[in-house]
Amino acid sequence: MLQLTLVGVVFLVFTFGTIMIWPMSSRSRWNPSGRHCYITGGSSGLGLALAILFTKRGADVSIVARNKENLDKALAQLEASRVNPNQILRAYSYSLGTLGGATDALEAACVPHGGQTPDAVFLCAGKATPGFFIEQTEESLRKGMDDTYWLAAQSAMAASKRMVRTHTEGKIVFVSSVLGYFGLIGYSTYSPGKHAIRGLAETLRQELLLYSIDVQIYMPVTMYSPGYDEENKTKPELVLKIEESDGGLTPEKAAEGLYKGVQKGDFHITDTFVANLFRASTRGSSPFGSSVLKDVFFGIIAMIGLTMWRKDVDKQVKGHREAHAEYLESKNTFAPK
Ligand SMILES: NC(=O)C1=CN([C@@H]2O[C@H](COP(=O)(O)OP(=O)(O)OC[C@H]3O[C@@H](n4cnc5c(N)ncnc54)[C@H](OP(=O)(O)O)[C@@H]3O)[C@@H](O)[C@H]2O)C=CC1
Ligand SMILES: CCCCCCCCCCCCCCCC(=O)[C@@H](N)CO
Repeated sequence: MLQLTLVGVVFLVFTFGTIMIWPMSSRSRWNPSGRHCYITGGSSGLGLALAILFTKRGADVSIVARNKENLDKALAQLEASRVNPNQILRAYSYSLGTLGGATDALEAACVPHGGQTPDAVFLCAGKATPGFFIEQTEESLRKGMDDTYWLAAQSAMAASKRMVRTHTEGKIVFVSSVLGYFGLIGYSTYSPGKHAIRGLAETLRQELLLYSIDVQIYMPVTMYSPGYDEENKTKPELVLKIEESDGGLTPEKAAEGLYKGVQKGDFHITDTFVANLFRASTRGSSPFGSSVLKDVFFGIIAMIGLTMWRKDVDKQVKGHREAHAEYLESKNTFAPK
């Protein structure tokens, strides 16, 4: 009886696996050549690496960020990477945290394209400011959402409205983090916003089917970017030590992983073993990755591996109680300010 059930389960897994892999292999791959790619956060780290990658593949590229000097430097790098004289490469300085800012930036980027809406929008802008929860303020907690969710959501809304209005069957790619799948000590101002980005992407993946707009979301591990150096300035040592086990990526490697996932049409784009484990084990009703069998495998490894890892992290945190108490004491945390 048991053997029969096992044979049945294996048969089902293989049949479903084959059915679900079949259409993916024949799907045509997305090609940036000749398309207009709009990249928020395109002056640094992942966004810049992605902008260079698309430029090298013949795309028109618009990058948006606030700091003009960094934008100029980034644009010079794009110019140096152009592969034909007709490519339109531009940089725009806007603050993207409001719908007004996001809309103005997008409108400006459409001008050199005769008012046409970008074919693809990559929402890379974002920032982490790690620290202990009890050291946060009302403002810093709100800023955490500004620097993650609101940055992504306002540009997503501006882009969705414009794509629908202009009948553009475009693509919107969100950038969350593996911390959009789980929480880690020190990330109370960041992880919630990255989860929220996932929530928005899950909703829009379905809703924007109404307009044939593709929605995808990238879930990277650590990336050794300027943003990473910046966040390490406030990151508690213990957090740095714990997260070192994720084996980080250069922004260039991450941009390649994102690009491959976009080409394959994955909804959740994960390009590392660790991210695959979290994706497969927190999938819910999200579409499977390119292979159902692989996801079942990752799910099983995750059940065991991530449980062991989490227990070890909990232990490290508890082991830090005394040192942490001394730290709070030394900072006079609860003294009236
Ligand atoms: N680095 C990491 O370890 C990881 C990062 N991520 C996420 O990946 C994305 C890229 O990260 P990373 O490459 O490290 O980022 P960087 O900090 O290197 O670059 C961030 C970019 O976003 C822009 N930006 C930030 N705030 C705003 C704003 N309010 N309006 C307009 N532009 C803004 C910055 O320019 P300017 O400041 O001039 O506006 C810059 O171009 C982020 O969303 C980040 O949260 C996810 C996982 C790991
Ligand atoms: C067999 C099982 C092994 C499991 C190992 C799991 C290791 C996970 C480490 C946590 C990584 C946190 C990355 C944060 C990225 C990020 O978003 C910030 N840098 C903000 O920018």
